[in-house]
Amino acid sequence: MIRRLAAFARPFAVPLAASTALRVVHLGLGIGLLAFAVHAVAQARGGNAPDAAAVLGLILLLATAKGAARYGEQYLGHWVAFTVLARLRTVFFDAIARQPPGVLHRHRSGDLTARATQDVNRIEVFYAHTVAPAIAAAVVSLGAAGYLAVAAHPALAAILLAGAALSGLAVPALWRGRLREVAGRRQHVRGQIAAHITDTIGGLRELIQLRALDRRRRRLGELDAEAGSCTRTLAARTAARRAANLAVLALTACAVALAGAHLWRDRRIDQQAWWVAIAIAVALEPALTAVEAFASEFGTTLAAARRFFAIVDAAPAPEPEHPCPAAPPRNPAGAEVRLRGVRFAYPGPGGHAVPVLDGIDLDLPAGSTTAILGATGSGKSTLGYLLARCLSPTAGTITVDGADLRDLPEDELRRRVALVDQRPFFFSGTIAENLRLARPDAGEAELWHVIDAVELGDTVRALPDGLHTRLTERGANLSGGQLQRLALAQALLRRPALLICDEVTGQLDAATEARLLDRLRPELAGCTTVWITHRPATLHLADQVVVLEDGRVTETRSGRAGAARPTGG
Ligand SMILES: Nc1ncnc2c1ncn2[C@@H]1O[C@H](COP(=O)(O)OP(=O)(O)OP(=O)(O)O)[C@@H](O)[C@H]1O
Repeated sequence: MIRRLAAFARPFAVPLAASTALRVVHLGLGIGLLAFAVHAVAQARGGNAPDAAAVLGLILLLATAKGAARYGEQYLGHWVAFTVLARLRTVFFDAIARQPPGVLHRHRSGDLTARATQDVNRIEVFYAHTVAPAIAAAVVSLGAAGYLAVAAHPALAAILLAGAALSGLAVPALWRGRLREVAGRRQHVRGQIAAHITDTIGGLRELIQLRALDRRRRRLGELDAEAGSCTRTLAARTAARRAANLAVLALTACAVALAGAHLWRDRRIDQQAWWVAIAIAVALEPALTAVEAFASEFGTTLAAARRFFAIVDAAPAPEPEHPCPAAPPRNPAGAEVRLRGVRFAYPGPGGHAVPVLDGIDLDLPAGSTTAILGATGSGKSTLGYLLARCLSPTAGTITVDGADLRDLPEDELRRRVALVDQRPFFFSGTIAENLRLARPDAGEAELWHVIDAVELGDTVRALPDGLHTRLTERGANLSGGQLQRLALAQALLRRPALLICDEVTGQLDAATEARLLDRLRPELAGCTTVWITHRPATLHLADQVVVLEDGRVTETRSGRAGAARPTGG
């Protein structure tokens, strides 16, 4: 985990090294300042008072340099940390974008948001408060011990090093396991809290109807209590460790003072060296307490990193870079689509695959209209996802104009194939902004054209701001049927060669549906269309009707002529 986190900082090795060097300078100057002041006092006591102006001037200089080094260290460390965090969020975003539809449903959206925000923010500790303090503490401890060995006595250096090792290594290692487990649990519960609140806000209307708000509130209370209990345990253990660390540092200073006193009595060091040794032992504290501070946070940071990588690692590898050298030319009559032996299974619980489609053979001639029927759960929407390459078949092939669908470059694929989902999603923004997600350069006339084509013209014209009316979150200010038609308008704007409509007319009354299908006929010329439907009106529109049963095609018949011709299966 640490190696993986470190890999993200590799491009920033230079600023990170500079931040670490500045931290060493800052800590070294802190020790130097105290040692110098003590040395000056010791000299004065010995009747050899240094020039006060020179001492003050030097102290001022050292203190200014210390402040500047601190500023540089903090600036560079945080610059690296926040730049890497932005990169981590992009990696997370890309991983989510690669997930096939439905797979993300295993994670609640609130929990995913918590991973992309809270967890990623937590990882900041690793970049800004781990590497530089750890290296600086080691360098400064070694430097201080080296100075003591030369300027005072090697025995004092050995005591200082032993204290530093106990404080910087042994104490954090002793508590590590105990903190890590609780920190992991707390991050998990925090994710659940975020998911619980997101679900509650999303389903507020239903919860009020079901009179279930109290139960949700109670559950939130339970989760909060669990997170609070984790936090208390963490705080108690962290406090115990901090106390142990401070005790080690105080004992180290005492040990240096005692050993120094012996050495002075035996005239193996002079009094000034003894004082300076004590000052150095005391002044080392900030360097080592910083190690203790990041060690306290480290369990939470690793727990956050584990939750982050759980999503990143679950994403399928990016599409292989082997697109067709040149995508086949677009057929003006519409896409010619062929499915051969197509199978698909969803990943199920415990890693078991759940088979949904089983050996589908199907031809969709260019410009044809196919209606796909079947009982609920027979695999119709899944087939739609496969045709739009939102999912990839586990076996078999789908070709579009002779090219394997898997090999079409992403841009070309999205230009040619459009899917109107059963449950379309809209963003907060105006109707025009949502439509232009499909084609940013579309002019108002084109927007009105597709709005009229889906029989939404009267509705949108009646809105106070027409096309510029804001949709509230997820389009809650339009009806379900209006939203589905808006999604269809969005798809038409792309002028696809293959259009898959999943239950698009499901929420319309018969008259509106008939008008819509009539208006669509000329719009869909030059487009191969697949209607996933139960509605008889759509069947009249179809050139062929395909019936799915338990993931198999059990019947293919002509739509208009109604002539049944079994295909086997
Ligand atoms: N993300 C998923 N993970 C696991 N199983 C899934 C997932 N999505 C769908 N399924 C299962 O796959 C099967 C086919 O689902 P699909 O949505 O394709 O059916 P459908 O024919 O479109 O149903 P409906 O008419 O109700 O929309 C169902 O048993 C469903 O439970």
